[in-house]
Amino acid sequence: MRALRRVKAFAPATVANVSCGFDILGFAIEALGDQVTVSFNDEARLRVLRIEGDGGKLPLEADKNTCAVAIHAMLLHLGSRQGMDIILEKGLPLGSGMGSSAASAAAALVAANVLLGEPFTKAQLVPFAMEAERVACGAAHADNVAPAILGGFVLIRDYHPLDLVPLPVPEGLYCTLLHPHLELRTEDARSVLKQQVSLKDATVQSGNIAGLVAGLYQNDLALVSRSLKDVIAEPSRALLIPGFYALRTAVMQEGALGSGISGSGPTIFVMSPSEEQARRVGAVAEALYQELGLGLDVYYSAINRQGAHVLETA
Ligand SMILES: Nc1ncnc2c1ncn2[C@@H]1O[C@H](COP(=O)(O)OP(=O)(O)O)[C@@H](O)[C@H]1O
Ligand SMILES: N[C@@H](CCOP(=O)(O)O)C(=O)O
Repeated sequence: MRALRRVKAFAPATVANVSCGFDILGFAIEALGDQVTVSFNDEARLRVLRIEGDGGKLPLEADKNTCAVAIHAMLLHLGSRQGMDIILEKGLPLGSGMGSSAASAAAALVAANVLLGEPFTKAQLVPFAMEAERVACGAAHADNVAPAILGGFVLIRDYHPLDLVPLPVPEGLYCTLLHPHLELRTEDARSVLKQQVSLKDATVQSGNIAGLVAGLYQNDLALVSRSLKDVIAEPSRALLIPGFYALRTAVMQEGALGSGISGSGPTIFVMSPSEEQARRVGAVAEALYQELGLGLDVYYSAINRQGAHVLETA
């Protein structure tokens, strides 16, 4: 078989935390994502040749761009000095809370892995993508990169050693993503978090994460709905998102299952039992934001079950 010279891959946006699963739960969405093309070079180094769709904001330096940082971690593990060229087509808004840095790293890793003849399974790529998250936001959290690579819902049961648990996706579950027109850096949104949690809050949060996982397994959307609550990160972060609580009230009145901050925000995710319901929720949110005089982008999406995948090879 002829060796590959170039591989282009896609990785989806992700919703991390999913309310009660701070740093330990995330899911992938269908609506948008990043595309990365990787090819061999003879320079024995990684080069980010071009970035499209970022408005010139992202770094081309290989030690700063998450595509190159992730591939570097993978090559280091292999003990390889193979050079690669990278082209990033950014489909995700930056600092939105939809796993933008993770999507770049995930697509780059899947492309580079296929180019190298697939020395790694998809799950084995996750630690390399976590190194990219460390560079992007100062914390090697896996709740964006794991679902971006694997698709569906992924639980990070433990980080030491990394223990990933893919979870079932209930039928009909649909998501509305409400992206207010503002940029919130993950690093900043992490810095506002309290470093101590009370026993009472730890108990409430544990009940909800257990309930959410059980709800996914049992296809029980009422249980999913009761469990979409966050008493740890949301109270500090909600203050950074204009209209957060007003939006929650409005979408719950409209019949949503629940809502929360997507990752570190400012995007708000809303879960619904059908696409039709998700669209009604989006319309209500748009009207409310118009009343507040604020800009809002709305995305509708099923849960992405495939995760990062190859688009083209040459
Ligand atoms: N390919 C990339 N390389 C380097 N930084 C990136 C890349 N994509 C996004 N970023 C940046 O990483 C930082 C953290 O992003 P991220 O944690 O993904 O935030 P969010 O998910 O909220 O968009 C942001 O400042 C974003 O601009
Ligand atoms: N668990 C992280 C998730 C950050 O997600 P992002 O999409 O905002 O990068 C956190 O809550 O900080």
